[in-house]
Amino acid sequence: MTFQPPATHAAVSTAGVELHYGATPVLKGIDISLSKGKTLALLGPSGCGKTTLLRLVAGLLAPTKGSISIVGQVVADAAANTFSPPEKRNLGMVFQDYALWPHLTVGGNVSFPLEMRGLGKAERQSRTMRALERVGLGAYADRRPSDLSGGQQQRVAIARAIVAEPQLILFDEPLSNLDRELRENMVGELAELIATLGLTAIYVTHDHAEALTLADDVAVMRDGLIEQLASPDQLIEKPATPEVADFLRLGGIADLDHRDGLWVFKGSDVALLRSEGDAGASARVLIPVGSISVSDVGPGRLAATVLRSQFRGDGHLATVSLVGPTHMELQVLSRVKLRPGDGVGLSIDPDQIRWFSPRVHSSQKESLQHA
Ligand SMILES: Nc1ncnc2c1ncn2[C@@H]1O[C@H](COP(=O)(O)OP(=O)(O)OP(=O)(O)O)[C@@H](O)[C@H]1O
Repeated sequence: MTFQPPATHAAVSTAGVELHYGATPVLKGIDISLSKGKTLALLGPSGCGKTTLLRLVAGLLAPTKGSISIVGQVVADAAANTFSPPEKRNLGMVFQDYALWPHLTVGGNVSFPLEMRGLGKAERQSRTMRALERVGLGAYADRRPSDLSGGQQQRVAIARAIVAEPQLILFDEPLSNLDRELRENMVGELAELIATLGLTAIYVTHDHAEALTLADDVAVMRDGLIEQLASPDQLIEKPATPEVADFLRLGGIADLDHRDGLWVFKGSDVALLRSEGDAGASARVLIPVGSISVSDVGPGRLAATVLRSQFRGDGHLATVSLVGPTHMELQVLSRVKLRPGDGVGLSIDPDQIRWFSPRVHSSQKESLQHA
């Protein structure tokens, strides 16, 4: 007899989920599947529907269409009129504003979900201390939340979310109230905590760096739809659309026309590449930051003017405007400091340019510098 592995279920899945407010569709058909022990980030600009999707998974909203399952159990199905409330979904939640009760001690806040479940005092105390120790706050149980820093308060909120060992944790922009330095430290800390505790998590953010750091998979959302769902590496390597590339700030997006054996920036005579056989075509491309090298103005290089520049830790990240094409800005990394108004020459590696449409084989193209 051959061994049959037990059927495995996604930790969370949604099928054709739509949410309408009156006649206005906010989510327009969402399909996600998240495996146990993985973190999914919902990333996108304000108003794209990230929080709405999280609230649907939490059971704070019911879908207008479609269904949601958690560990194989259908928790909402619009067609079958099925709906489990949040307390039946075995979830932990961490919000932007921490949502700690000021009148309770840190320990009282963390043990609250256990009280709701009717656990005895001794069990509550030992679980609360274990959760606080896991987030590095074992010594703070008797303090008030107001005595703690923002980062510590957020760790209390995380301890409260994990204390009942839920099957899924939902994070809604948990770091956005912290100042930049603390946020950057907390991202790494949170990623480590999620990995060490083996949590399954959905993490809402509008910060691409946070999503790419924390998540195993990232759903880039736009206007109520998932534009691309992929691992951070895949997103960076192969953004599906110009909008995804732009949102992840992977480089400059350019519209090109093919004329006389050259790909030129639309509306200009400035050529990016030589390429035969695409007569009359037009294309939209991503010019990644890493594909551009900066030097002095010179033959075979694109002329550009520096608009602004900022030190980034490993060099100066400058925004430059190409001379010729209107409104074509690119970001470049320079070892030397560039000043606004400086003229620079850019060389672009043609093999690193990503073509959204039409797909042009890279061997057909040649950098002008080498022409
Ligand atoms: N109760 C409501 N009634 C009507 N429209 C709503 C309601 N709640 C949210 N919306 C609309 O739904 C859309 C998605 O909102 P949602 O909060 O999910 O976006 P988001 O991507 O999380 O944005 P943000 O990052 O700003 O929180 C927005 O256009 C919002 O105005």
